[in-house]
Amino acid sequence: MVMAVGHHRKSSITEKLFGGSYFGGSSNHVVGHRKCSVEFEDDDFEELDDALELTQIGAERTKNVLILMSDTGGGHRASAEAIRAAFQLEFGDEYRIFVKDVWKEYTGWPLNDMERSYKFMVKHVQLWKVAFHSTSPKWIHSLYLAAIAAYYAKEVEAGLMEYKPDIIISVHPLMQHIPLWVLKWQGLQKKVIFVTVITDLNTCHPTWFHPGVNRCYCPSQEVAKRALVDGLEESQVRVYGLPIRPSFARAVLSKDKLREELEMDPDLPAVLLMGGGEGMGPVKKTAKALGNSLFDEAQGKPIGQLIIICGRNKNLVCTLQSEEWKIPVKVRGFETQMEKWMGACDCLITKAGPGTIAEALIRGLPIILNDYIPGQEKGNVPYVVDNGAGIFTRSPKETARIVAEWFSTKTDELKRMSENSLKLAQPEAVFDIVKDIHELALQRGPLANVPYILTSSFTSLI
Ligand SMILES: CCCCCCCC/C=C\CCCCCCCC(=O)OC[C@H](CO)OC(=O)CCCCCCCCCCCCCCC
Ligand SMILES: O=c1ccn([C@@H]2O[C@H](COP(=O)(O)OP(=O)(O)O[C@H]3O[C@H](CO)[C@H](O)[C@H](O)[C@H]3O)[C@@H](O)[C@H]2O)c(=O)[nH]1
Repeated sequence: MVMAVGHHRKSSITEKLFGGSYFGGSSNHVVGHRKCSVEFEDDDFEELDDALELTQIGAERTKNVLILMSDTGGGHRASAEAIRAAFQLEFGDEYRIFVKDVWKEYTGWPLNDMERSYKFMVKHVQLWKVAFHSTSPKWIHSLYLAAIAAYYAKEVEAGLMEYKPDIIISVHPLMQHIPLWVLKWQGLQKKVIFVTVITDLNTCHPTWFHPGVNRCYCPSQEVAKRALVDGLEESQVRVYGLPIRPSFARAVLSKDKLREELEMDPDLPAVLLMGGGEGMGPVKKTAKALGNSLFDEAQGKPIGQLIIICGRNKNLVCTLQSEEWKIPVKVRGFETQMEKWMGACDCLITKAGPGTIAEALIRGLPIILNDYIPGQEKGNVPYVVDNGAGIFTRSPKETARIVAEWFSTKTDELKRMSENSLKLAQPEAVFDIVKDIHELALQRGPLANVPYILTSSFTSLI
């Protein structure tokens, strides 16, 4: 029988939600000295126990999935949202999905400020290069992360456990170590499924690879090889591709209809110019060069149109909107329906962001890579170029010349590259990933329910 455990003192949020016994008997299993500040009265706790008891009576409980991400760029959120959407499409109400930046919501500096730190560091690209490579050795990043874990243990624990996760999915390189330590300290490592979904295509940071995970989903064979070298077992590694929003894979889109909907020119070939979620890279210079190269001076008319998506870079939107253009140009901020813009265009110019690349491949767009962030994006360049899906050049003039040729004298090259893009595309990756996670959850079977029964009835089971 499930019994509520009585309490005669105020409890921390995690004790309230899960009970001290469940978390290993007492808080001395938690490394760290900071106390969670949220407190409840004992009556609240007993009500929660009753609710948990009722939830557990039915054999099939909706399982909670917590996806850990951070808005360092747009790629991690895009993958998290893709996984959420695929779970909903495949399994409906069987899973309740939470996409959270637990660091931001529950901890303090530096974890709660990663977006700003990342933006600053990638702007000062040498700084990022040093930070990326100097933290690559295992002993260095483990030391940093252990120190942070010790300091913020209680807060991270509260953040994770508020969602009562049966499954935790990390889509961020800095979200393996600390959550796994917290689960270990709480004796939950065998009860909560923990998987990593890597969102970098090639030269990813070693913090992605943690041997304590149930699965490590690698987007490419190159990343899988790195995972094995860094100590993961073959049984932990799966290679399905990078998770992309199901709207890219599932929707059947006609280019003509999309152009009408997006108020684009129906006939002129179109180039899409962007720079990740933050609108990074040489977007402004490239736009200006395209404004010239896509205008045929001899005939006095444009040979192409330009779509510029600036993401969250508001300054870039303002600057480009105030320009005078000789060709049809649309300047947009952060767009939520990227599949439509990509579906309406004929080629893409971007920095080497993995999400943008994988999306463009699904749409069969040839890609001109005009920049990359040192470290995690370096390997994306050969991934595209060596597979014949695009070209790398940092020069805006060269970029503009290539696009003008693709739209006039070299249409066959554009077509060939488009076919190569489609060959590399992995639109089913996100579905394969959620199905595999579902299999893992089925293998756990009733075990998945144990934590929450134990929560309120630990004493009755021993
Ligand atoms: C790896 C251990 C990280 C622990 C950081 C604690 C140190 C605190 C100091 C600085 C502020 C924190 C800056 C956080 C940046 C967020 C990075 C991120 O999320 O990127 C996402 C990106 C991708 O979107 O992450 C990666 O691809 C790999 C993450 C690499 C981690 C780099 C860590 C930088 C901090 C190092 C500072 C020390 C420099 C030593 C120089 C000798
Ligand atoms: O207006 C916009 C602009 C971009 N996006 C989306 O934002 C994502 C951008 O992701 P990228 O991976 O291309 O690049 P980011 O720089 O934004 O992403 C960050 O996360 C990545 C991993 O997921 C890489 O590590 C990368 O280096 C890092 O900067 C794509 O899905 C793209 O479609 C939008 O939805 N709307």
